[in-house]
Amino acid sequence: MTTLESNWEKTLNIFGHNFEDKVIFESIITLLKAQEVNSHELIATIEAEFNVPIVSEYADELEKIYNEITDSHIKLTIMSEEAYLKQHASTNTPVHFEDHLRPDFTFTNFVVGNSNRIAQNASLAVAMKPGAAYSPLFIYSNSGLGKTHLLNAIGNYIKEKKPHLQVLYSTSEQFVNDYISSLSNHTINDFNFRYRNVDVLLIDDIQFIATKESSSEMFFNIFNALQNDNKQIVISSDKPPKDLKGMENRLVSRFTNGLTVSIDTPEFETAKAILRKKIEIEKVDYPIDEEVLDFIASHFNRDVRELEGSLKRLFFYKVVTGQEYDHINMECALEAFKEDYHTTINTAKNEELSVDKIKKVVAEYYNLSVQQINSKSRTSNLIVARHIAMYLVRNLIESISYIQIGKEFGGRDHSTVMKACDKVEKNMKKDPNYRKAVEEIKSKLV
Ligand SMILES: Nc1ncnc2c1ncn2[C@@H]1O[C@H](COP(=O)(O)OP(=O)(O)OP(=O)(O)O)[C@@H](O)[C@H]1O
Repeated sequence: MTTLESNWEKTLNIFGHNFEDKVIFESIITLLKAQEVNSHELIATIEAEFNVPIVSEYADELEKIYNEITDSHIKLTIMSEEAYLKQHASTNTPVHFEDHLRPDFTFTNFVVGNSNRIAQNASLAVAMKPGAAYSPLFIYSNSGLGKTHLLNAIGNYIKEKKPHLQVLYSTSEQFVNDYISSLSNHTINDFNFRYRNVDVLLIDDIQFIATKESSSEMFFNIFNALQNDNKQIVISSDKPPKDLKGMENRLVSRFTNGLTVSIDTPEFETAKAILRKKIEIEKVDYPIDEEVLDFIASHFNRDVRELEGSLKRLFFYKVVTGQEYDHINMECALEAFKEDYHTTINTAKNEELSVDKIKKVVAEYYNLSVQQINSKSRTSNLIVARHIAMYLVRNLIESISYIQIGKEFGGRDHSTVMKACDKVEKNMKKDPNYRKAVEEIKSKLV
């Protein structure tokens, strides 16, 4: 406890001892907090503006007690916390505190494709004109698809273009921890000051705060204060606002008031472009075959974190095998991913819905044999059936790769499988009879 806090506590104790109305004392006067003191003034604050006139009636008495304890001649000023924070903000600018941004998560390092274009465009719009039109910007997606990267990119961009603006990045978990420790350390005003005096607040993984009642109340107040001052808020989450279980309705409705965008799993071309970008960032100085990038982009594409992890694994494998490979080819990649690759093969075989079953059902539907589906024959009816079978395998068997499907269909190349799947999707869009046939076959399988 500081000297000011202890003198103030003594002041309140003495005052309370002589004060008859215990209700007023305990429910209002004890809420007064001494904020700061200098040679001529002591500032005490109380939470709500409407309490100020009530406690001000006792200001003279409190001032007298404080001066007696400290042997001083100081004037006591009472104001609301809100007014104090505002005054503090205007007399203490510029205030600089850690922004917690990751400098490597920039727009330049973020690869844009169909899966994330809208989220990237919205983020850039916010970064160019913070606080203007889209606050809050709410970005949601599954894990590892670039939310944290975009939040940081917004912050880094604003810091570069408008260095006078105060940016703060925080996970909601950090927010809750900061709040709890500010309560136990009696530094709630510092906490408030820090979060309420930013121009751009970037809150990652908001879902964590949903069930934390008092933190969520505090977040609500900060959110409102920033919105009222036209400050920019960007929030990320693993689900859209309406699906945030446990989150108060009033917060959900505020989240939906701004702009909500989502990020999807990267499609093949974006996944490959991300791999190229990561290779460029890592400054890899040996060639990597195109086929290898195709392999990773089609096999480890659940999210970008998985893509990155696979690439790291490949680099590591190249390092440990020393001179054995002067560049990374498919042979090297298959060795590096041997374990995952076999796991996928086994998973596919163990599934109740197996590749063989899909082939059999498709073959029966078209009155063909499984051997014909696997064969090299390019008769048009066989090609149609083969493509549909490949498409269904890819869509119905979780985590099977294009490479693996190619192997299962008579040792075909993964790019043939990709083209086949693409063709089926396009045909389904433009030909209702074709779509009906695919759906009928599918209904026999699931
Ligand atoms: N489009 C992209 N271009 C380049 N890198 C990307 C892209 N999307 C994601 N990444 C990278 O993938 C990794 C994971 O991304 P990030 O941490 O932003 O995901 P997230 O959606 O916030 O995940 P979580 O929900 O688990 O927090 C990071 O290293 C990030 O740089």
